Amino acid sequence: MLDTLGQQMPFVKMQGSGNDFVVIDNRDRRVPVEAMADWAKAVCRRAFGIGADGIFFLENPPADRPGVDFIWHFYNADGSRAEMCGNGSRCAARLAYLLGIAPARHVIGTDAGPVRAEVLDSGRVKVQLTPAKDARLDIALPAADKTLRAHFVNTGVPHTVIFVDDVAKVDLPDLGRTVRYHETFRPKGTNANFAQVVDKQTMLLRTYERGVEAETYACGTGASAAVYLSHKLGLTGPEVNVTTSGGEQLTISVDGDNVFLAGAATVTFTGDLLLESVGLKL
Ligand SMILES: N[C@@H](CCC[C@H](N)C(=O)O)C(=O)O
Repeated sequence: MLDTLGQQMPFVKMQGSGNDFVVIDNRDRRVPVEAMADWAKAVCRRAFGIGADGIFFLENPPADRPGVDFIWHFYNADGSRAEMCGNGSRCAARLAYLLGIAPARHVIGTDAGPVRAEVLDSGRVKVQLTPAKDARLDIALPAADKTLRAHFVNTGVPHTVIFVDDVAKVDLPDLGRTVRYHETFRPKGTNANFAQVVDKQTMLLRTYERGVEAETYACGTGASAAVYLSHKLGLTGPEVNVTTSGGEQLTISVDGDNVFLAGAATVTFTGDLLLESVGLKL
């Protein structure tokens, strides 16, 4: 019956700690790179498309990118391309393993650089992010009626972290947006993270994500940035369990500028996208 509904594209829906993604196996290059931003906007739009925080396309590595098992093209829900996504990379690793594209230990080619992944028996996936860079501590951020004490690091994508006494009390739509668009971080902008250190091994985190333009249930590179910076500030030890706003747990460990992120990566459903229904065609 659905054959009458025109062109279709198989997809996989996944989530890593509640950060949700549509995955397209694009090894046949059916979707050209130039069309991917439009695909992201149409497919990720909740209620009208499949709905997701982001979409990524898995492809075989080109000859000029040796040493990686596959590459991806990652896009946020608003159609912006992102250099990296921690939870997305864990989902990509799990799916690549399930599809036989890569062995349990492999390397993903991201725009930020190669990311090492290990798919664990439990269905959890551990990734080593690209080395933390551009760290800046104690940035004074003038906001409406106060000055925020912020810290910054790039863990594949840019992250600002503000430590607070109670994350539940943060007005994230307002404060997250203020930080995300603060002139200090122009032109690329930043993701905005609010972290509550519970003890040396435990943290609560909420993230306002660039490209989703809202709070997401989790952000892997954000959790990694928060732990990297809290460790640098002496607030936590080198390994921390981070509870994200969706209630899931990510485990982050830091060794110098090397940051490791581990957590569950789950296939939630598979399906066929009816391209015409979301305004797309091949
Ligand atoms: N949710 C991701 C980060 C995705 C990219 C980010 N929105 C950006 O554009 O910087 C993660 O888990 O790291």
